[in-house]
Amino acid sequence: MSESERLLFGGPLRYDMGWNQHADAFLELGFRAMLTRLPSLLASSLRLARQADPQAARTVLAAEVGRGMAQAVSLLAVNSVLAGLMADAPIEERLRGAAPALITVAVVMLVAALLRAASTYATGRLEPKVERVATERYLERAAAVELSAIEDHAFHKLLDTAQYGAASARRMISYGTRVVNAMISLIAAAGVLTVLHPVLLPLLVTMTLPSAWSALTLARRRYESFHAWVQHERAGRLLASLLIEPAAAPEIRVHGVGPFLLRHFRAMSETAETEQARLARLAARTGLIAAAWTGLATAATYATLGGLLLGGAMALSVAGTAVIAVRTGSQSLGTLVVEVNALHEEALFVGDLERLHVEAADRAIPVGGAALPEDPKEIRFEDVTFRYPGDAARPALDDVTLSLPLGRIVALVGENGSGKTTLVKLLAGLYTPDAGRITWDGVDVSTADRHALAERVAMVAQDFKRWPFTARVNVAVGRSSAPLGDERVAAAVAEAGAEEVFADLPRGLDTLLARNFSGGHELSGGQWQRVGIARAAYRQGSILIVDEPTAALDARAELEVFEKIRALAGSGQTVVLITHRLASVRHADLVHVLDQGRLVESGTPDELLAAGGVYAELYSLQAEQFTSRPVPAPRAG
Ligand SMILES: Nc1ncnc2c1ncn2[C@@H]1O[C@H](COP(=O)(O)OP(=O)(O)OP(=O)(O)O)[C@@H](O)[C@H]1O
Repeated sequence: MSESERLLFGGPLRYDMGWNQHADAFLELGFRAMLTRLPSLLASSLRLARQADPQAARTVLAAEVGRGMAQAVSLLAVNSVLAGLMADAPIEERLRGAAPALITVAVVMLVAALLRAASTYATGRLEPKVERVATERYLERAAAVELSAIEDHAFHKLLDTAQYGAASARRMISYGTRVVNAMISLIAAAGVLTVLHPVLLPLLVTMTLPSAWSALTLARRRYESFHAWVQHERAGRLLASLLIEPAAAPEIRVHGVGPFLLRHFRAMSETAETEQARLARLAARTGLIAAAWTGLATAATYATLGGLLLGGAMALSVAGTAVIAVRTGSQSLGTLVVEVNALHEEALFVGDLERLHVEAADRAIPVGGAALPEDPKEIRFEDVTFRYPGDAARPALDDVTLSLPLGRIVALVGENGSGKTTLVKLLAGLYTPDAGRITWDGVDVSTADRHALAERVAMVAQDFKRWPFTARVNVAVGRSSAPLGDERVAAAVAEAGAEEVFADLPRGLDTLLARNFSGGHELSGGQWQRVGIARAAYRQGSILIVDEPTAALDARAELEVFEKIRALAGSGQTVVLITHRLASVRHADLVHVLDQGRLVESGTPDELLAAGGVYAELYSLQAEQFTSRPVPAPRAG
């Protein structure tokens, strides 16, 4: 652990926030790598551009090639102008001789200006489209991966870094454009120089190499630093957002968490600043070395030209053109190096995005598969074991075999951490078993069409999403693929017994359920729970999974919700219910009791009470709370 990280994660601040540091394998970058990757970099810019807007891509390419060629023609025309002006003839004749070349220079400049305008317009059109296409692909892939990938910190880090790829893809377009332009004008200048005198070309290269080296070195350091610090950045952003998040606001104020978070935020920012300062120091040193090298090379170039002139090996007009060509050439080479390097740097980020695409494809929820039985009678867990990634001491589900008869109410009971939620997540297809299998009337779910499976399931998870949308959308999002139907919303609200919740809202179903937006409204925990149940009812899945549906409900509401749930089962829906309120389990057709990931009891509530096992023990513990003190009679009136 570095000094800065010790400071951050467990040093003088004394609190370990539990965010891991990580070491990344640095990419091997260098001149050679950059040059060999150039064609593929250009190809990938072109590919991105063509995907976004093929016509604009063609315009940019044609305009840039045209501009490069215009520079070559104008250089040759300048040479003719100089030769004409320095010819051994009367001045009028010399001017007349130079006139056609001068006109050529003017025409070429005009054409170049028009091409530049066309390229600027097309690039401007292209860039936002490229970013949008790349962002859409990123989001699409991210939304299609398995839940286990989203919960995997390594995949999450890739998601984090890859999000910069879309903006980089956008920037790659303009860098790519400038690279093409600089390459063509460099070829023109180099060609002219070689014709003038062979020694001029190596001198041109020597002059430009230092800036190439410096730009490349800086880019590599920036990229390496970014990768080493991305987790740190993320933690910093998280701290900043926690400080202003409404859900954290009460604790920040009552428990005084604000200064604590701020201290950590400051420590994080300071270590990030130290890194910035380190990069700046290195950049200054590299810049100085490069400038000294360039100065020496420039002096050598002009000394050589002077020597050639003095020795009579070169005419004055040729030397004049050579000076212009050397300047144009070194400018183009300088631009080329800087732009290739920038292109390369952006490509590394686009590379992260491409890595994400590959990884996301590997971890995507499979598409297609065997059909599930139309009207199954039973879902079975057979010797199912499931362990969350990490170093948990025991599996969350350990060799579980049980049956879920459909069209009934099945309750899952057990102490905290016994594996109930994990079991329903496997049932909903969110995870797949590490060992054993889950079958629907004998059809193994691992081979089944996962999309079709999800279509049948409606779920009210413990931490179901409180979408920052209107009340109506919060219900209808239960089946967002179907057109939003007001009647269906009303029916779902009635099924969940949530009419009062919605009637009390200032704008009814049109009320925005997000307090931190203007016109937004916040519901209480219990009211939200009704919304969650209405959402599941709206979904009309044949299997309804409810995980602690009444945890936030008052006694009257709880009774009502269980009534509604029973009614759903009465209409043929299967209800899988997780609850700690054992009185409510009395109406279940079947109860499975889990303990430390293992199935320990199964049966009807009466059978389990009679058996005197874990269920009976938990039941009597709860019952005792009500019977240990006599209940006072309600006051008359
Ligand atoms: N996403 C996760 N990643 C890693 N471990 C998890 C995850 N979710 C649950 N666990 C672990 O798996 C075990 C079973 O958890 P699960 O949520 O299934 O229990 P539960 O019976 O639903 O508990 P509760 O009654 O508290 O809701 C616990 O030890 C828990 O720490």
